[in-house]
Amino acid sequence: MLDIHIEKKLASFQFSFHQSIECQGITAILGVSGSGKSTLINLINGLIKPDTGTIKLNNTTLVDTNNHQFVDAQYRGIATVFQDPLLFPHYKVIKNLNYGLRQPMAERFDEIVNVLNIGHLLNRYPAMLSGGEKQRVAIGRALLTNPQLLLMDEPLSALDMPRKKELINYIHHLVSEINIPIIYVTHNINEVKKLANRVAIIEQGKLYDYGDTETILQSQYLKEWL
Ligand SMILES: Nc1ncnc2c1ncn2[C@@H]1O[C@H](COP(=O)(O)OP(=O)(O)OP(=O)(O)O)[C@@H](O)[C@H]1O
Repeated sequence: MLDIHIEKKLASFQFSFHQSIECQGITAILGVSGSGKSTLINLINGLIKPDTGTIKLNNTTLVDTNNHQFVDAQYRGIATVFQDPLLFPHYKVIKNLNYGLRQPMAERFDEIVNVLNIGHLLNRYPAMLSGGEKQRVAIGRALLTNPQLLLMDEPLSALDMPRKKELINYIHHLVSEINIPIIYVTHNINEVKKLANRVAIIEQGKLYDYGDTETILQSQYLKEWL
């Protein structure tokens, strides 16, 4: 379970999120541009600090402002994949995958490389990869840190339609074969329909609704989007 109870003053509104999210399958964070989706992701992964509140992952406290507790991003057991795959251009894929790993993950390496189908790319430089391939390498690198939770912040935005479809299939494989819980930020209802088990809707920095995908898709709020 990821238990989030946080408040943070942003430029245009108070960000306020109070919800326990199941760490299983894919949870979509859905909202219009500027609603606070990336803020939530960056509060969870430790890139930004809340003004007040607590965040607990599987009963481990990551943030507790009352007790001045703040676990740094690299110690949270949480990996993030961003919209633009951040790869080192001067390193081959294999070095990008292994960069900064505290211990070699030989047995998981093969599994992750196979699920993402990036074995044939290991000796290429990022400039020799398509956008979808780069994003698969970025996901591989995130998984090789052996996270308890994977955050994806609009990972398909920079891809064309065929590549989006392809990557959606790979994300499905991750959940079924690697069994990693994913929190997936998007403003695209089709991605929610195809991927998510449950959905949190954010509006103006507040949790508007949370529930299983089928129920949320029937809500009046989303009917007005369609
Ligand atoms: N560190 C910060 N301090 C103050 N305000 C911020 C900070 N980060 C973001 N904001 C503001 O908070 C609001 C929410 O931004 P955020 O990036 O979380 O939205 P978003 O839903 O991810 O948007 P998009 O879909 O366009 O990426 C925006 O108005 C933004 O300008």
